[in-house]
Amino acid sequence: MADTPPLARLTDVTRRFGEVTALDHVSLDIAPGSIVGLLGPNGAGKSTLLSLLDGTRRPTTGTVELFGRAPGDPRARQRLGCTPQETGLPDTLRVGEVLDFVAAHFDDAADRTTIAAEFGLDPLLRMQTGALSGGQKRRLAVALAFIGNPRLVLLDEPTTGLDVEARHTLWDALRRQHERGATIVVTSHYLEEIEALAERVIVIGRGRVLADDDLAGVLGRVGLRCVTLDGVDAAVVERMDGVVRIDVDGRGLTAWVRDSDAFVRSLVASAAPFDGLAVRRASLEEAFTTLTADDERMSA
Ligand SMILES: Nc1ncnc2c1ncn2[C@@H]1O[C@H](COP(=O)(O)OP(=O)(O)OP(=O)(O)O)[C@@H](O)[C@H]1O
Repeated sequence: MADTPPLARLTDVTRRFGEVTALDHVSLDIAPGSIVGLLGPNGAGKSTLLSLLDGTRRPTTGTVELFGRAPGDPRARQRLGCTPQETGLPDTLRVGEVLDFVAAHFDDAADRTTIAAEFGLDPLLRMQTGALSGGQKRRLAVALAFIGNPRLVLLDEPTTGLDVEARHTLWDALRRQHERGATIVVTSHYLEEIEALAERVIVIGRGRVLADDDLAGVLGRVGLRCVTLDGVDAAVVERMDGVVRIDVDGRGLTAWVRDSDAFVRSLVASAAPFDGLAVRRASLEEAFTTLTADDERMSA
C-alpha cells in the first residue's frame, strides 16, 4: 500500500488574505482509508485548508491536488463530498427532493433510501427544509456530502449545534460511511469528537501544522491534565518531571502536566506543603496554547 497515490496533496501551500496568513507553508497528504481529524482553535486555518482542497479557493503559493488534478477540475470533484460550516438549503423544497436534486449531479449516486435511513432523515423526507430545526438541517447538510458516493469527504464542524444524542447518531453514520470506503477529513474544536472518530489527527495552529500523528500520538501531546492547588511553593512544582507549564495567580497555582498521577506522587514524595488539590483534563484551548508555545520556542 506504500505507493497508493494520495487522494489529496498540499505541497508547501501558503494562503494569505491581505495581511493575514491563514496557511503558512503547509504540506500534507490525505491517503485513502482513514478518518482524519483537523483540530485547531478559532482562526487556525482549518476552513481555509478545506476550501483549498474543495477548489473554492486557490493557494497564494504552493500546489494543491485532488485525485491527482487541480481541485477546480469538475472531473476531480465528481468523487468529492463536502459540508461547509454553513449550508444554504432551498426553503420550499422537501428533504427528499433536495436529496434527489443533489444526487442528480453525480454519475454514480448513492441509494437515497440508504442515506436517508443512515442519517435519520426518514421521518423528515416530506418536510420542507424551511421547517427543519437547526439540528435537522445540519444532519441533512452532512448527509448530502455522501449522496454522490464520494471517495473523499470534507466536513467542516459537522456537529456544531447538535445535541449529544444527535451528535452520536451522526458519528455512527460517519463511521458506517467510512466502513463503506469513504475517506473523511473532519474539522472540530472538540477533542471528544476527534477521539470518537479520527484515526489520524492533524493539529493546526496559526496556519501551521503543529502535529500530524495517529490519535494516540496526538492525545499524548494535547491530552494534558490541569492540576490546581494552593499553598505550594511554585519553585518546587517547576522542578518536577512532566510539568509542561505553570501559572500562579491570586487563586493559587495551576500546573499543566502530562501524567497527573505521577505528578501527585512526586508532590507527596517532595514533602512540600499543599492544599486544595484538584485535577481535570486540560481544555483543548489550553493544550493548543502549550503546543503553540512549544512551536514558538522551537522556531526562536
Ligand atoms: N475571506 C477571508 N478574508 C480575510 N481573512 C480571512 C478570510 N477567510 C479566512 N480569513 C482569516 O484567515 C484565518 C484562518 O481562518 P479559517 O476560517 O481558515 O480558520 P478556522 O481554523 O477554520 O477557524 P474556525 O474554527 O473559527 O472556523 C483567520 O485569521 C481568518 O480571519
